[in-house]
Amino acid sequence: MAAIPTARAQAVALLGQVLGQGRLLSEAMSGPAWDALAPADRAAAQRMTAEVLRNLERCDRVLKPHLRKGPPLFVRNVLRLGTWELCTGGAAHGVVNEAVQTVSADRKTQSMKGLVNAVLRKVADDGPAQWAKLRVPRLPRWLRDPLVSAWGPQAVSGMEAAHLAGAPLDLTARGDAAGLAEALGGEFLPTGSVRLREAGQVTALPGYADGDWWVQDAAAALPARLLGNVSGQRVLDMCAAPGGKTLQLAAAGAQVTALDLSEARMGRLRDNLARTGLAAEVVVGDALEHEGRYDAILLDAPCSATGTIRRHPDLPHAKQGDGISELIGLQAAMIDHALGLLAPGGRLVFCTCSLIPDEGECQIEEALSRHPGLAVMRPEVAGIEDDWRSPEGGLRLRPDFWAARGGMDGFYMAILHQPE
Ligand SMILES: C[S@@+](CC[C@H](N)C(=O)[O-])C[C@H]1O[C@@H](n2cnc3c(N)ncnc32)[C@H](O)[C@@H]1O
Repeated sequence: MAAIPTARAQAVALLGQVLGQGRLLSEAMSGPAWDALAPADRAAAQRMTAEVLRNLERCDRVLKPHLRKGPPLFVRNVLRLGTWELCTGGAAHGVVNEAVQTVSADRKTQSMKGLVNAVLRKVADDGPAQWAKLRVPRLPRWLRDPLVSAWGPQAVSGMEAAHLAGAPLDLTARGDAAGLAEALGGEFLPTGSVRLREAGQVTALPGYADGDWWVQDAAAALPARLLGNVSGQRVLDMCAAPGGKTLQLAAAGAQVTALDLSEARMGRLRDNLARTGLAAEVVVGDALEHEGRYDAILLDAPCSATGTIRRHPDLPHAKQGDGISELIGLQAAMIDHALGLLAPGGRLVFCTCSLIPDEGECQIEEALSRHPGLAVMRPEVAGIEDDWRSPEGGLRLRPDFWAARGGMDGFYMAILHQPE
């Protein structure tokens, strides 16, 4: 029988999949070795992998003087994990021993156990003091360069600081948000979300089982609010899964049709509806082929997801910007199709969790030039700050905003109004 992997060994395997095979962490956390781990070990492996990726540049800087030539990726990842642990308070004896055991377990890397032992002992001596002085890790060039062009170097440094800090847990209340904030000891944010700094296990929080709230970043909670009063209206949530925005619309009294291409992700949407006791018509299908007439449409289009790096530090390392131009074409086609499904006078909120203007501001500018008469409505909901407003009339949210409060996801959103 194959040995059950430890959390550390599994973290090294996950790093290999993200950095070697370009897989997202969410995709890599599957398969027999993953399933064999106890839940606490899975949580530990996920946390270790995410923290190494968040601090990849720092790990490599600490390791560099101790490596004359680059070892194979597997060994390099063992060293990176060991370095992160040693530099953030891990006990040298346990960390070094387990790293040595991990390389010894594989015939191809057995011969490198001496190197791993020697390097990590040096890191244990001088790494922690260096670590504290290292700069905030930078985004990889494929993403940093376009973001610097769009937002300037200072803003991008602020985003990188936010990525390093990670994200608090934000909740959307099914009912009274201020009351929920008080009950959970959280902060009631100006835009209506509830923020918890030290949340622990989400499913153990009061009100989870009763569906009193759902997890949703404060920025992600804004697009549904931009649709205004939807009570009694026919609303299409065009790319709906796993359903955070569907729940908001249903809780606000809309007759929601939740549409998404992914059967698997729609399973999560159905679970979310069942947990919260909210109702929506659930349709699995292609948004570009969907037909109907709606008073309002929410189009949370598939995108690069570069606004979510605080919570997904694997993303800039797994992807190299591949596929973004196809996504930009799909977003434009979805806007055009959605406009054709709107009843006269209807409104469409377009949004993406992207930091790249081509997936945000530019989509709106181009939609306006393709559709004469189409207008952008000024978003007027609680908590919006003036510097979130962008010239074409949308809202640009960035991870470096609300820095003292704990940041927010990067998002773009705009309300398009179809003339009568
Ligand atoms: C940003 S996510 C949506 C998140 C969701 N609105 C929420 O708040 O939970 C984008 C979604 O678009 C879906 N999608 C991608 N291509 C699609 C298509 N052609 N038609 C419908 N849905 C599509 C993906 O399956 C994914 O669930």
